[in-house]
Amino acid sequence: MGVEICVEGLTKSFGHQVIWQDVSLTLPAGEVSVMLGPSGTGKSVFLKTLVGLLKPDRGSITIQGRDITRLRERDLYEVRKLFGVLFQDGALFGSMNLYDNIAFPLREHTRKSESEIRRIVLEKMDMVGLLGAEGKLPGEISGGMRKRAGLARALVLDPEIILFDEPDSGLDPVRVAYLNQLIVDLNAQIDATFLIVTHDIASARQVPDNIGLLFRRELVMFGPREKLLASDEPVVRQFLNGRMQGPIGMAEEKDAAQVEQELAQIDEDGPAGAPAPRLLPGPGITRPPRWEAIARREAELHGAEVTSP
Ligand SMILES: Nc1ncnc2c1ncn2[C@@H]1O[C@H](COP(=O)(O)OP(=O)(O)OP(=O)(O)O)[C@@H](O)[C@H]1O
Repeated sequence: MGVEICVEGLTKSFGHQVIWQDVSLTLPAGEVSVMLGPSGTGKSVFLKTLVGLLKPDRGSITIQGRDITRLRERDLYEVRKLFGVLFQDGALFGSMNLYDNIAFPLREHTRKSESEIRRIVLEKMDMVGLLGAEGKLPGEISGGMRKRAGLARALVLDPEIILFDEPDSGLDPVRVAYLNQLIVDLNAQIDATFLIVTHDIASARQVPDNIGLLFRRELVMFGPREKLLASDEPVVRQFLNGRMQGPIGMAEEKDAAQVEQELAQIDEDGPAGAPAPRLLPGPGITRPPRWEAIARREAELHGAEVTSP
């Protein structure tokens, strides 16, 4: 069913450089959350801190009743088994074929037989649409296939939480659309808790239950997708509308007078329209109750028909 992650008062710095401070949020069990933010605001650092690869200066991360920031390395190793992580480039071993790459965590962390490993690897490869590519090397396949192979590898230990670090980076819009559908389908199938770091605003508008935004070393907002999409908060509006006008500049921070002028311009443009429709699990995917409820809400919001899976 996925597990909840409760983050409270989290602060991380490297030397004198504060990356973000006092971050508090709850990733609800089984839901999809997206973390947005301009480049360099520490989104990847946040993911690495959640999985225990980086230690925060202050604050707590509670998973299944335990604050993982205080665990010893041995106990942390156990907690890490709850996580599957999809790194930006898929992080595959270049010299291993896809089958061996995907089998790797099972061979490292379990005592399963090779026949059991085979069953699991082929099942996950099927889930991400890679059956038949077992013998390929990472260098022989496209970026989109490498992401899907990384995803299959993140799935083999049946994680309760999956962290995606910019799953869409380097992909063309069609592949991004396929990957988004895959993420939504997977969430309906395995019901794990998902956190996705992305720059892709279209994905952020369609895929998650919840959206968070990191900016100027703070978590500006975290909450339900619809709430963020309808927000008047200038940073949130600028980011979700992908505009140049607003507090976020090329060098991340702008002159206050310029911001005022640009915000007045945005207000003249009027409020944003109805939120983008939520991406639903594709045909053939059995929708658990959570997704049935989302489909009904979406149908009411957008006047669409509720189609049975
Ligand atoms: N191990 C480290 N030691 C020192 N500084 C680090 C370390 N890891 C990250 N940083 C710094 O932390 C800041 C945030 O980096 P991070 O990669 O998390 O940003 P990001 O929001 O994911 O950026 P992007 O969207 O461009 O990928 C950067 O200034 C980076 O240089």
